[in-house]
Amino acid sequence: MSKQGVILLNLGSPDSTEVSDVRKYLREFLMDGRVLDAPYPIRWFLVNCLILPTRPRESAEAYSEVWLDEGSPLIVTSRQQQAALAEKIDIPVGLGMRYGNPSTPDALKELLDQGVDDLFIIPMYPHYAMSSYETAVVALMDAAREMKPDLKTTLLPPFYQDPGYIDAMVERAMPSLKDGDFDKLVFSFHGIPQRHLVKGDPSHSHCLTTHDCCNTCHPAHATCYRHQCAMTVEKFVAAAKIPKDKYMITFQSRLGREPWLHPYTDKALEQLPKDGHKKVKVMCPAFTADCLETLEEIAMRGRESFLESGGEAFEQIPCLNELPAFIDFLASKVKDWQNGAYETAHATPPAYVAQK
Ligand SMILES: C=CC1=C(C)c2cc3[nH]c(cc4nc(cc5[nH]c(cc1n2)c(C)c5CCC(=O)O)C(CCC(=O)O)=C4C)c(C)c3C=C
Ligand SMILES: [Fe+2]
Ligand SMILES: [Fe+2]
Repeated sequence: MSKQGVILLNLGSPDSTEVSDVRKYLREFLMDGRVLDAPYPIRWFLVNCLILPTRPRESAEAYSEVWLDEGSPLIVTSRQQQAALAEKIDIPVGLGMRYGNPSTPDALKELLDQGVDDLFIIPMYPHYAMSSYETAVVALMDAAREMKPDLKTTLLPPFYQDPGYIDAMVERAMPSLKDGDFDKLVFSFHGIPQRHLVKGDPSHSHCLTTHDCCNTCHPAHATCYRHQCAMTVEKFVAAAKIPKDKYMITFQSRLGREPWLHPYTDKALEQLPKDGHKKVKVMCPAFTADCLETLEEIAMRGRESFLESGGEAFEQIPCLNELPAFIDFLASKVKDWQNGAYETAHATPPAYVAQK
């Protein structure tokens, strides 16, 4: 008789706002070849000689702005999501972070110690990116291979257009949107370098080869972050009945000099008031839990620059966090798995983006 378990995967935070802890976290994060994908010696130089001398101090200050008594918002909320899901299902639920703690190997070990030998993996990312979903899954699989090579694993595919996820987002946003008192609803997604889209295209012939590639049906969309973000928005605005002229998609949090997906959120928030859009609401659908990037970058710095540029009203809509509709959605995915919906088709991430 096999014993089932679930693991939630997310990105992770530093252990504290001490510069030394932030440096340790950023080193682990940025030395990940799926995040900074330059060859190892170049990555080592970039991280150790250009980024780590200054960024940890700046990031530590940013973390201090949002840190809670219980710790990082991302970790605190992830723990709440874990507990809420565990209440809904009668099997163990673990929580593993790709960087920092609780680490993915530690979370897996805890589940294995409870006798789990059949694991459902839920990356808490609605969209596929090499630097988020894929690296989280690879870290889990690597740990599983070390600790229990015969572990049965099933992977939840990216849920960017799943009606349960879209409905939960609509429920989350409706109290803020229903009076229609806004000029623009900005969907701000975490950005990635444009190059990552091209690299993640298994056909090597679709992503970014035409200006509207993401609207042209293609198998590459199974791993196309930009397409998946656009689909989330398409489904959301249809469900929430938001007219075409009242929303836009932007990409935030870029790092470095190469081009990332655009339009860029920071530039858009400066430009919108100048174009007469004085009242905005902002949603961040790539994040299932509020974190540094939503609470500090958007709700604090984004708000400030929008208002300084002539904006009059700025409202940030919270992430799904522990919204019951979202937890119910996760529980329904667990049920689907238990009913055999996922087979083994998604048990391993695509090998073509394997990165050392
Ligand atoms: C939602 C999915 C995410 C993708 C895709 C992603 C790509 C990506 N991120 C960086 C660099 C940084 N991101 C940082 C924070 C951060 N990123 C995500 C999610 C995605 N990142 C989250 C949830 C968080 C918040 C973590 C928290 O503790 O709250 C940071 C650290 C903070 C900082 O110094 O700004 C960096 C650095 C790159 C380079 C990248 C794609 C290549
Ligand atoms: Fe990030
Ligand atoms: Fe695309």
